[in-house]
Amino acid sequence: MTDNQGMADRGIAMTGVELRLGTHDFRFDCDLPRGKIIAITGPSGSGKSTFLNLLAGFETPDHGCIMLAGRDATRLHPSERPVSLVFQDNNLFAHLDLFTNVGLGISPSLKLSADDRQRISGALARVGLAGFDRRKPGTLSGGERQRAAFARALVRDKPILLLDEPFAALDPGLRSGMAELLTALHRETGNTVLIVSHDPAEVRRLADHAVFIDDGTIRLSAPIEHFLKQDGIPALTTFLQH
Ligand SMILES: Nc1ncnc2c1ncn2[C@@H]1O[C@H](COP(=O)(O)OP(=O)(O)OP(=O)(O)O)[C@@H](O)[C@H]1O
Repeated sequence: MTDNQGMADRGIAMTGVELRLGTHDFRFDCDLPRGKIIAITGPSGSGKSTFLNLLAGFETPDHGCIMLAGRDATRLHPSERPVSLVFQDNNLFAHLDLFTNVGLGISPSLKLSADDRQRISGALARVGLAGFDRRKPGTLSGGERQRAAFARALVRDKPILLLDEPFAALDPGLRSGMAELLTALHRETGNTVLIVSHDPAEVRRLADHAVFIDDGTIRLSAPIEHFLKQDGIPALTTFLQH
């Protein structure tokens, strides 16, 4: 196999990626497996959101290269990247109903074909929100809003799903329900899922592979069995114990 074929096969790779934000320096190198659920962990302020922002294109590296689904994405605009996003505050537009909010995942100008409209209704049904098409986000519970954000990510149908603490604002019962929904959707789509999580139990339950970021760089990236057993990184041991 040539190097190029190797790269094409990979989910996400960063090579010599460097970024300075204010007085903070970040340096990332990684090669993450395709089609897996990958947990991004690390202390507060270590660089987890920055790592996701680089993948999403909200930050551009000063140096280095980012490959996404076999394609050089280093300088691509966020809208051109093969990713969909679910963030903690779920970013729904309060004045638009759910059907329209989800439709924005397909087309920012809302030029929707009959097939698109079916996909939107299908995605709402898939996350348990059938019949919610005309509801505004303000009339929904936190869990329902987060499911609507999932539906919007689903209709985008991209090979990489980025989630930045998507369940942080939910109570424990809802959190585990959403984690089950995420694994069910992952099984159906086979996409690569990156999820930032502060919760070791969630990491154990969900992840196939895990990354530990500390002080702006990746200290460990390993399959979950190996990740959970390591004992050479005190900050990771502390994280896994709480
Ligand atoms: N635009 C910016 N300008 C200056 N500093 C920044 C900027 N963005 C992030 N930082 C700093 O970089 C560090 C890493 O931030 P980041 O949000 O990536 O951490 P995190 O691991 O996601 O933290 P948390 O778990 O608390 O959400 C923080 O100290 C943050 O204040």
